[in-house]
Amino acid sequence: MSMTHVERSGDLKKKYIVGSRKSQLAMTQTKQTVALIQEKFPDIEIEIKGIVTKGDRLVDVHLSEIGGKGVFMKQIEAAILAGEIDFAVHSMKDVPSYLPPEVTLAAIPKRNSPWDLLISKEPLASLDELPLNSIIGTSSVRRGAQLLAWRPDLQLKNIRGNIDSRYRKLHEEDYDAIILAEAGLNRLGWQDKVTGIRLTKDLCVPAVGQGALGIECRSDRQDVIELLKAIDCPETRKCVSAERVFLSQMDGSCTFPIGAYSELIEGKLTLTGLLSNGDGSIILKETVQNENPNQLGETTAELFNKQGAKELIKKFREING
Ligand SMILES: NCc1[nH]cc(CCC(=O)O)c1CC(=O)O
Repeated sequence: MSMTHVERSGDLKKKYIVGSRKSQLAMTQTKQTVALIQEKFPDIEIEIKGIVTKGDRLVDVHLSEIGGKGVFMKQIEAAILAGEIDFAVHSMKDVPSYLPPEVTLAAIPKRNSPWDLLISKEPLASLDELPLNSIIGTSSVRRGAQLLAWRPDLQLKNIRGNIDSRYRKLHEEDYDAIILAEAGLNRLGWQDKVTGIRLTKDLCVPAVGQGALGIECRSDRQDVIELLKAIDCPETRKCVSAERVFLSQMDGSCTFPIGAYSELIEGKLTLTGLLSNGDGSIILKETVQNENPNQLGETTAELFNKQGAKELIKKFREING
């Protein structure tokens, strides 16, 4: 007897509950993930349960004041651990580099675009046309530092809220351009509604995990792990693992300007890491190859440490609190 997914699903339960934040992006990517699973397991029912997190309720408070980026995940993780939900879909870039052993990322599906887009109020044919002293909406120190390294004249202005409200603020408030992740726009199906100029890794190294999703479940739930394995993309997992090892070796958080992007170049696992200070006047950027994701992340981190990465991070924290 052949071991197909359909036959193995005999061991699986009939119904699973996936938890999701209620934002449009979270719901959309959860639904898209459910559809992927159901392509493989048509007989299983998956119910989506909405969860309101602290980070969603306090939209106008800076994230650092309510516990950093992890706030979106903690409550969802608690629901997984309590058995209230069976699994949850996260944007990998919002997943901390350390996860407790009680949970696991059972699937990392094929990555969407890893790049950031510069979306300007007035259409631009190229980045060079961005007027002098333009006001750029971004709360990301990673995006801000790399933009300033390229164009020190640009004025950075904080912007928060979901993709929808940030796009609205571009037109209603005093911004010349904003930066958004292309993956989020793609997932919402806004490719045609919102056009921007793609910032590739020469200009703006993306956040660790950007464009990838991670599906989290309890480490002791073999049935859920089995289900999710069907939508895992081993290549994306390798690349994202290398990026996350690099991040964890640097410090493990992303409260300073850090980016990493890993891809296969002519079959070779390659990682570009980036570290900067707040105004982009210091940029450490290295590209390393190694077939082992852990070693790749570690050797890249060692290279950065030899160049004073730890001191750079420490200094950034002193200045930025
Ligand atoms: N920081 C919020 C966030 N988390 C995930 C995405 C979408 C992109 C992705 O999944 O990597 C976004 C929006 C953005 O950065 O513009």
